[in-house]
Amino acid sequence: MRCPIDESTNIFKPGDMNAMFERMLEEAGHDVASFSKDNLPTGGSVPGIGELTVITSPYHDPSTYPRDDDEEEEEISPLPWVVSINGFLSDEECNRLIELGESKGYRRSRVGVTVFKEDKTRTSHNTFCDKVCAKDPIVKRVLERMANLTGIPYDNYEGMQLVRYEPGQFYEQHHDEVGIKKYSGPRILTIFLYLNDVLGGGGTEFHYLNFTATPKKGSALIWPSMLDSLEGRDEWTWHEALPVEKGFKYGANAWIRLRDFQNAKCRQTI
Ligand SMILES: O=C(O)CCC(=O)C(=O)O
Ligand SMILES: [Fe+2]
Repeated sequence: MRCPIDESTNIFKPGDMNAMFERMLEEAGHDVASFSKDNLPTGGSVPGIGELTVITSPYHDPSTYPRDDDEEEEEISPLPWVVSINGFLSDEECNRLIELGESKGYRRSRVGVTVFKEDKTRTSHNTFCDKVCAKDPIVKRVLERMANLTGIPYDNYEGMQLVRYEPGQFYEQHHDEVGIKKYSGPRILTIFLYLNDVLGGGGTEFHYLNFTATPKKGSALIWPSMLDSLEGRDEWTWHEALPVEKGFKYGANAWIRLRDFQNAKCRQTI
């Protein structure tokens, strides 16, 4: 089914991305008005959410981060907010998501925009947390916590993608916003959940941010896929899942769209 885009239902207007992260820092006890390049936001504990650590923010100096040589100075956007949250999930919640993934059955991941195919750039396995899975009482707690964290209701989330990597499996550098016009709009944010401790490898590397997240059971990483202006995707947040070296890695992708996804009767636009 094809439907017209209704931009009046956008969950974010320009500036709301930044405001959302600043609110998180406020909840961690910071005075956002005091942030500057000399007083960078660091993080802190938010009741009911976890222990926040700010990896990068618009207050950080982009000139010290790696980028491609051919970029003009004026094209450089501010650094994105990237925040890791320790203790975002309980062990019970992690275990339940893994169990639901196993019971649905992980299958070789596919890559694509409109047509999805197995691809040598992504060797992981995945399945999806569908509408039944999302009603599981333990999963509901996780979805509610993500909605509390972001202020964005579950309506705007794709069904969580549950992922599993065996030793040697990876997902090469990619961007989560694939850039075709869709009824639900672009992916504006990703929350990646780490569901187990990995015995070796399996970090999430952000090449341009000089940062690799180490998987830790119950932790989450949140990053934007779109600029605060919403005028384009955030080119800082290319990332890759490094190969797992030892043991399995379990995780979950929560991709958040600019407009309703869960109740959308159509995926394509006119
Ligand atoms: O497994 C990870 O660490 C990240 C996975 C990822 O980026 C994705 O599935 O889009
Ligand atoms: Fe990704």
